[in-house]
Amino acid sequence: MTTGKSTIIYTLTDEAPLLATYSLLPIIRTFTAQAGVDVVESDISVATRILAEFPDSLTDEQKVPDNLAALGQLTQDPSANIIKLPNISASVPQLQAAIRELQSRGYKIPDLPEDPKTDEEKAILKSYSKVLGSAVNPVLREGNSDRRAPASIKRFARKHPHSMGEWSMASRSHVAHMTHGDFYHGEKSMTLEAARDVKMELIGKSGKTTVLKSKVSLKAGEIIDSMFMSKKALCEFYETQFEDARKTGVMLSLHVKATMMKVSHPIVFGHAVKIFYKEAFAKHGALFEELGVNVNNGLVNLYEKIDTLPSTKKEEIIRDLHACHEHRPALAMVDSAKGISNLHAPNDVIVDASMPAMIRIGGKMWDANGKPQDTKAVIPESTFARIYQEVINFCKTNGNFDPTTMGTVPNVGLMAQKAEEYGSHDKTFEITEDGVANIVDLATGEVLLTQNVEQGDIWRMCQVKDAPIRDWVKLAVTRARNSGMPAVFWLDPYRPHEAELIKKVETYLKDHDTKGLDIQIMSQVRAMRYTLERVIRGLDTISVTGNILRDYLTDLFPIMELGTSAKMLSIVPLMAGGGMYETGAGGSAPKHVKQLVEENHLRWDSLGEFLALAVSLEDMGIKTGNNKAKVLAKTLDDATGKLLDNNKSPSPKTGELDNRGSHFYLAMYWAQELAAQKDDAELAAKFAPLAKHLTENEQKIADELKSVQGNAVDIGGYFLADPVKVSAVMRPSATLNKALELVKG
Ligand SMILES: NC(=O)C1=CN([C@@H]2O[C@H](COP(=O)(O)OP(=O)(O)OC[C@H]3O[C@@H](n4cnc5c(N)ncnc54)[C@H](OP(=O)(O)O)[C@@H]3O)[C@@H](O)[C@H]2O)C=CC1
Ligand SMILES: O=C(O)CCC(=O)C(=O)O
Ligand SMILES: [Mg+2]
Repeated sequence: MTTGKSTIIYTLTDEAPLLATYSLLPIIRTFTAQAGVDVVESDISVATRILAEFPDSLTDEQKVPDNLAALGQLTQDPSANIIKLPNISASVPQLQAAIRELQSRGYKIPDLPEDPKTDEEKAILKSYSKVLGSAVNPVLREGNSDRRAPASIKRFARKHPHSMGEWSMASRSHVAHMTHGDFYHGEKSMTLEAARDVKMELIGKSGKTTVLKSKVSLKAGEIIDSMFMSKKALCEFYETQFEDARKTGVMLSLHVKATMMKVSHPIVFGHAVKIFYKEAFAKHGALFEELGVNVNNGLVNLYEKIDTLPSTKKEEIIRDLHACHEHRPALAMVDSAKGISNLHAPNDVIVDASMPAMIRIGGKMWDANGKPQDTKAVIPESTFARIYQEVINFCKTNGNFDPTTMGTVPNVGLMAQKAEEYGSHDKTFEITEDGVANIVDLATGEVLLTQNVEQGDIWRMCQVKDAPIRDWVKLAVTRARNSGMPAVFWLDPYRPHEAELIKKVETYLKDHDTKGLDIQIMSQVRAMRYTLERVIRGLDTISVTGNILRDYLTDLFPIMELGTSAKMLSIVPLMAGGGMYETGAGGSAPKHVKQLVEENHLRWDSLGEFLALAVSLEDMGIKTGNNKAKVLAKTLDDATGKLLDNNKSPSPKTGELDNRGSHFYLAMYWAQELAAQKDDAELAAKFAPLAKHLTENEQKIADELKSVQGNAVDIGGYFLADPVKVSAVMRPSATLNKALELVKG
């Protein structure tokens, strides 16, 4: 993909952010066009990514380009300027639903093969696996992560705090994680002195050698890890924890990241379902096997599969499933009204969002009666689960966080080039036979890292390259210098991978002027405690972390500090020189689509988009000498401030100002700021009529936007909504639409 110097790529994604884009993008373009900046769409929705995999199944009109691959290439271009909105990282049930929707709309794409046998089926599955789980972000994140709450947003949150639940000393909520046999336990790690090609192989007890990955090319200076999760230890852990919850009468919840960890965590999730419903699986296991039940995709898969059975058999199985509940603890619910529990689908319990939501409301989740209850939060992998227990301990002792006084915790995250666990899917395997799992040098046959594994264990290799580590250290020093905040590297010397990282961090810190800076290295739990002690004293601390903690902490702290991770500035300075601006630190908020379709109210907050656009324009202004772009950036920031001060953010309640209304106010304030500024007379003259018109018609437009709310709307699809229908729904104010035309020409 080649783009002009004055081009911003704006991604079209899924769910709430995509709906919001239909309203916001026409406004953005009205403004940027006057600075000669083109805002070009790139559709990377899950539906489009599916279609791009199967050109041969489509008619010429239906064919779509592989936009994600093109964007991936663009990240290597120093002039890249990409605004990336959150997208669905599809679980298997979501992928199946998207495929069904596309097929029903006349796209002759193949079904998702569940148990591929022929070469053709295997090839189809390979294509679909490119769309499965977190398939977008790892391709685009060719830089490390800089996520923070801008000072103006933090000030606003202090002045207008969101609600927080009460924490009690008597809370029974806690985190349960494994204490042996998990990835943390037996990890091995090394730094490569020279480049090598390696393979991953399993030497079975029977003597048979299976090559699981024939070649991974490693660069000099790269850190590699070999780690596994024991199936036996995991299942024992579940048994113990489920029984403990039952005996002590506390509710049970499960938290995984099956989207990012798309190979390992569905397996981890599936074992929980099988252990929870152990007796039903013991009785009907053979039939489930025959039916191809795969509870790695949640209980929903089992219900779907037994639907094909005669009703008496189906009812017997449902009775047996229900009977299991009698000697199991109560389960946390995702939707108690519909009876959807935590074990229903792995994409409903995504740990980075679900744990902070629980902590924010005082350590509670919802039970089957829709009542908040204390919970045993099961997060099997101990490596990072421990940070949540530390937060819980802290809240139990100190009470809930106070958004009016708490300090801020920005993050500098090691993320580039598929760093660490989040880049390990293609090197993760479920072991088929007891034996030895080796990473072997292809040229010399030398075994670099070895593990004794058993059938059912999950074995993986992680990588992190040297250049991203250097860049990460540099970014941390820069952020510490620019912000004046202390920076803490959350690194655990007892974990082999992090011990290797610490050596590099200590070396690369010497490349920088760190005089006067407070930079420390602490293990996760200590770092959390240290940071929280500062947080409650109103002090700010940069967390400098690896990829998983980047993900966890950039939901956790914003949700405590700002009420949502949507209000984060999320910059990815691309290592090749360009910039990617993610909008917020959260996801695509599926609940919001439901509300729009049922009640024509979109509560999605586009603040993340406003913040990202301002930094994207500013960067373009600086890099290309486009002064008008700089003026647009400055006035957009001021307009955003005004929008917050005047409380024009979307309300969650139908009938009140929503996403569309807040876009209107942004347009009005932005036009007013442009009309009033003195740096560019041409822009002032161009936007004065719009400012006047919108100001005069404020009430009329607000009324037009509000009057449509309350009734169900048709957007013509979920994964592939009809652009004409969505546009009509998202742009219901004729007065606003006409006003935007005033600036054209
Ligand atoms: N960068 C990316 O591309 C990311 C993608 N994802 C993907 O997003 C999907 C949903 O993930 P999930 O774990 O549910 O997390 P989300 O962050 O999407 O949603 C959790 C809750 O956060 C609140 N929220 C998030 N963003 C906004 C916003 N802009 N405005 C208002 N509220 C917001 C909403 O709360 P309320 O309903 O109370 O208003 C929402 O229900 C998944 O497919 C996941 O894989 C997840 C994270 C990042
Ligand atoms: O890509 C994904 O699936 C999620 C990304 C995410 O949660 C994050 O980066 O904060
Ligand atoms: Mg996240």
